[in-house]
Amino acid sequence: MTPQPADRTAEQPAEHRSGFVCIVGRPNAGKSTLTNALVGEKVAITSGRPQTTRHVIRGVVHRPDAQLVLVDTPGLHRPRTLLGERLNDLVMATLGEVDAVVFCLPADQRVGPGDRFIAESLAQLRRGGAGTPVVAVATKADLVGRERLAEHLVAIDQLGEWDEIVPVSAVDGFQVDTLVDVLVRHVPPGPALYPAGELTDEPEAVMVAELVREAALEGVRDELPHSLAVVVEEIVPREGRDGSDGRAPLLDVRVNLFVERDSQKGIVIGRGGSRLREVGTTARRGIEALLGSKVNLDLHVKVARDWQRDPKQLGRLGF
Ligand SMILES: Nc1nc2c(ncn2[C@@H]2O[C@H](COP(=O)(O)OP(=O)(O)OP(=O)(O)O)[C@@H](O)[C@H]2O)c(=O)[nH]1
Repeated sequence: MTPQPADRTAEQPAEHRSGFVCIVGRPNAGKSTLTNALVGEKVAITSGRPQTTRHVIRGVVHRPDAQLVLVDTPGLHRPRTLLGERLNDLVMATLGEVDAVVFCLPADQRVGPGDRFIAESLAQLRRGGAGTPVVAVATKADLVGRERLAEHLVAIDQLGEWDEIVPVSAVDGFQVDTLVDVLVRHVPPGPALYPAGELTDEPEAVMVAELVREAALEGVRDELPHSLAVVVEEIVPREGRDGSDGRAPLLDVRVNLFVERDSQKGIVIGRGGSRLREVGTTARRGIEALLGSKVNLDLHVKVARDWQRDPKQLGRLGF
């Protein structure tokens, strides 16, 4: 008797789906934390303060039946400075290219002008005929009671046209899988876009810059609200220290920190350079872990006056 192939229809996933998903929301809405919860591993550097995620960061959700490539945007906010306008251009450009949008609205805060601004941008996108599905997510659901959550969901419903509304907590995992299911339904059929195991395609330099920025802002965020830009000049192997002689390989990492005023330069550097040394030590540990190599970290603090308002400076700083 010829052996029959096993009937595998029951375990065969339905049509494979894949797509890019952009996560938007006002500063502090929980976008990075949600990205991490969806991906299941830490990919973006979160922070308790608004406007720290300046770069588009991707994580990949792998499932047997689907793959979602997450794009974590800079905080979409009402333009106050030229930097704000640039960021919003970037966000709008990103929105036009993705298969689905997740709009985060934190449950512990009422719907406000910032949310309305984003809702209006999404409505514009819809009117522009992009037809991109938008899933509104009530984030931080663990922070509020049922009644407040219900009230929040009603407010979200009244804010615009959403394909679905899902309450989620990235901290205790509530409905994170449900959100993945919903998103998978909204991306088109298609093959996996990234090989499994690849969690982020974030260029190393951007991660290095974020580590330095985080360390440099530690404890002085109030004095340096949005006035610190970090640019990685180079990451190069030290000559003669490539590991071939048995000694640990060494990388020279040169980083510039730009502030707007001399007084801010003083804050970053500290008395006799003490603070900058601490920043260097903290950041170096993170960078060594990230790059898997010993690192010589060279930090330079420079003043770029009013860089947030100057297009040329912005260009130089990579925005
Ligand atoms: N309790 C609770 N806290 C959360 C949750 N998600 C995020 N947070 C907290 O909210 C703060 C902001 O979260 P982020 O993920 O950094 O927010 P973001 O939208 O990426 O912020 P920006 O980078 O400023 O745009 C952090 O202190 C998080 O720990 C959640 O589901 N529950």
